[in-house]
Amino acid sequence: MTKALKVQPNEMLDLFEEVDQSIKINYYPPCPQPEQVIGLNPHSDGVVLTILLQINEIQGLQIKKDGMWIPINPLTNAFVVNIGDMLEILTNGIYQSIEHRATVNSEKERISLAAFHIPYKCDIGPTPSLVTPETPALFKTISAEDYVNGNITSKINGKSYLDVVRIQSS
Ligand SMILES: O=C(O)CCC(=O)C(=O)O
Ligand SMILES: [Fe+2]
Repeated sequence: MTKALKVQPNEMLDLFEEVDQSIKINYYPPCPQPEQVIGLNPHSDGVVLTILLQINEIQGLQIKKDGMWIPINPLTNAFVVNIGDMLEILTNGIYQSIEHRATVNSEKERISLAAFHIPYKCDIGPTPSLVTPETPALFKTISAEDYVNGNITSKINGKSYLDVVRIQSS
């Protein structure tokens, strides 16, 4: 990633010296009227990267692309890797976090396992070499802890939590 972005490797790698991995297991029971409910509301993950396993290979994960919800069909023995908000901030908007949601199934339960990767004891802001006069900082710098805590306690609403650190263009 640092090669692709042409940034000094240490600029970003130093952040990942101490990374917390937290695991969440999602259980979605079957619902006789799946179109009336949502398993998990649209959101982006407030982390750097999420590695997700659709454990029992029941379809439910959807990503938002060009304003449309696209199903992500489970592949045997494959992980889904989601870009989170912190990577969008670090890359000054070049890599964008993915908005996603989970639907439920009328007959089958669904189980997924998400491993969230969050650097801690550090600040998260656009990496210095990606901020130039042509590409000014799109986001403020915030401590990783404040971003995570604020995100966890805010209402789940698409990618709206990123607005907390977004620098409004005048
Ligand atoms: O169940 C899924 O496939 C998605 C889970 C998810 O997005 C999350 O836990 O943040
Ligand atoms: Fe998620």
